[in-house]
Amino acid sequence: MPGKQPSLFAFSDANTLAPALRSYIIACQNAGLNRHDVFKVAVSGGSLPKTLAQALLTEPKSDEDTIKFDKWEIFFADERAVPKDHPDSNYLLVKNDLLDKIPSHWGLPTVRPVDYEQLNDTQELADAYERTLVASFAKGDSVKLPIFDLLLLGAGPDGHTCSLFPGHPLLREADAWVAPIEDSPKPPSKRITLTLPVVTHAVRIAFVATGEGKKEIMKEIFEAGNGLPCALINEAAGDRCSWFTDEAAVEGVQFPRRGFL
Ligand SMILES: O=C(O)[C@H](O)[C@@H](O)[C@H](O)[C@H](O)COP(=O)(O)O
Repeated sequence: MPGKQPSLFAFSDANTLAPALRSYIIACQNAGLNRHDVFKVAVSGGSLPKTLAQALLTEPKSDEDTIKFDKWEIFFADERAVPKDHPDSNYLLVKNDLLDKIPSHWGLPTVRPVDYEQLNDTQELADAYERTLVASFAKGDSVKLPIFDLLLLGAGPDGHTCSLFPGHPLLREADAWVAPIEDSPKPPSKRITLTLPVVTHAVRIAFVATGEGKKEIMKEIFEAGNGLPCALINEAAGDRCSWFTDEAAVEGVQFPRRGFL
């Protein structure tokens, strides 16, 4: 892998991973607040929202340990073309696992879901979400790509992330910020996703991948690459990319682990 390498952190279990992920997120939050007084973060679905809840919903131990949710602007790295109260909706997942559990006296985040009026046309659903990003990031002559302060992503057992799947033509999308996909190999088939250039342009990208089921694909991502979406992000983002894993997910993976400070 050329250039600076991603950081691969391996924890014994979720109970040690969660506090480390929390301090990483707080560092990204504080950097974002210093830059522009808001923390712009996008999250994906899968098992991630549960891990986030474990990391973020504990009482702060000090001022430095505080999550300033009222300064957070939360976007969706991908979403399925289903109503917001459908069990497949990433919004519903994040809402149930995390958003609804934030004590209101902590301050509440601004949440940017997709436009659920556009579910019949995935191109329009993607375009409408791109307009939501444009309104927040001010796309124009000087802003060619949005710069998220942090992307919090999962990694699928085939090496996909967001709704960017291995070998899919969508990986070559160069202009759109948000794109539709109608043939997702992981159901449901109709979705929208941030595009690869948007993902790799973020200030920081954190993957969370745990459990033995991820072992084979972690080997492939870190040892061979093979053009897998997760590997393409590692290659493009280098040391802006961090992986929060457990021992079970990286057993036998030939890649240097970093100690988490
Ligand atoms: O909408 C989706 O399907 C997710 O955003 C997807 O990209 C997910 O993050 C990965 O499939 C990992 O999922 P797990 O964490 O459940 O393995």
